[in-house]
Amino acid sequence: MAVYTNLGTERLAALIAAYDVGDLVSAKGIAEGVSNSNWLIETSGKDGGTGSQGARFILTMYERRIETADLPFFLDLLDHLSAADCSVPRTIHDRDGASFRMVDGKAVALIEFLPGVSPTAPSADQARAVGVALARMHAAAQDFPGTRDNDLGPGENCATLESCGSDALSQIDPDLPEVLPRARAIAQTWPSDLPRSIVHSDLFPDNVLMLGDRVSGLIDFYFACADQMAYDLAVTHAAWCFSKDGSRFDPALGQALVTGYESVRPLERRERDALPLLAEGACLRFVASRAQDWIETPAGALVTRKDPMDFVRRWNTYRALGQEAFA
Ligand SMILES: Nc1ncnc2c1ncn2[C@@H]1O[C@H](COP(=O)(O)OP(=O)(O)OP(=O)(O)O)[C@@H](O)[C@H]1O
Ligand SMILES: N[C@@H](CCO)C(=O)O
Repeated sequence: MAVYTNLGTERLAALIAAYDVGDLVSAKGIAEGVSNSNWLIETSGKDGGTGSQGARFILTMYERRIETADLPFFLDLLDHLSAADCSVPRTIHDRDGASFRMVDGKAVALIEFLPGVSPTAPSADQARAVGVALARMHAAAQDFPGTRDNDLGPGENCATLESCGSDALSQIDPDLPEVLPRARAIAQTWPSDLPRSIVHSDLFPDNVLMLGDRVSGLIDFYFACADQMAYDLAVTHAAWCFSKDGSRFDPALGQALVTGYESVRPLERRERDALPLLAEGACLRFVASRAQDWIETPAGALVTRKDPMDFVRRWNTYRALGQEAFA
């Protein structure tokens, strides 16, 4: 499920006519994703200036979480990274040059379609390629003129868990409230002086398109913000190097990811030293948002709730292994 809004054929055709991409040929709702409505659009002709083959696009209607005021940052970032040869989709601008339009009070954007599929059981070669792509993205974003604060830092994540409250957390899982004191400790000891850039901050396998071992697209930049680059590597490590439920850590994937990253951008000693804490902070980030979503999403809703315990298990592993998780 990820088409929340029914846009009739005539309205879609009128919307597509605002872009220099030819006429609407087909529009199919995309099942993946939970935040926004997405359609795969085919048109009769032009590629919207992307230079890509064929005339396929992703149309996104922003439904929740995303502030319209942040859209120029996200969409300009895609254009900046794409121009710097990162595998990132470009934004198609309409005939007036605008990167997004409003339909019934909701923002919509037309995005370059990139080929590829998201791995469900990544290999070490794929993890290495993602490390390379992440480091290239960090390097390319250094001179991006836009900026956006991270509104999901450890302080905010800790406050989110506190506001859920012990009782509600324990109804999700009896072990969940145990993370509250850990969360406070992380927020208090969080570093702030590590090298920064614009970071993706949600680079899960489902946000990476791959053709075999090659990264063909990094997508879903809607949590991107200015933050410490090693934190982004830690998020990606937590997202890629465990079984889905977090019960099994695969050190070979972790090594491949970090090796790939360092082949482009070697980590400073202090970044390496901070990785275990940053990885715990990454777990806190996803435990907090998943717990909040769990409480706010009715059990019978069409959207599948993500289990916060998947990231409590990862968190336990990082606490147990410390620096060894990054050896
Ligand atoms: N530029 C693109 N090229 C090709 N496919 C894309 C592109 N952008 C998105 N997709 C497809 O659409 C699906 C949904 O996109 P996305 O993950 O951005 O959904 P979302 O609801 O916005 O995000 P999320 O569920 O992560 O909050 C992806 O899994 C992918 O299959
Ligand atoms: N990638 C996140 C969702 C976006 O915050 C998760 O798996 O919890």
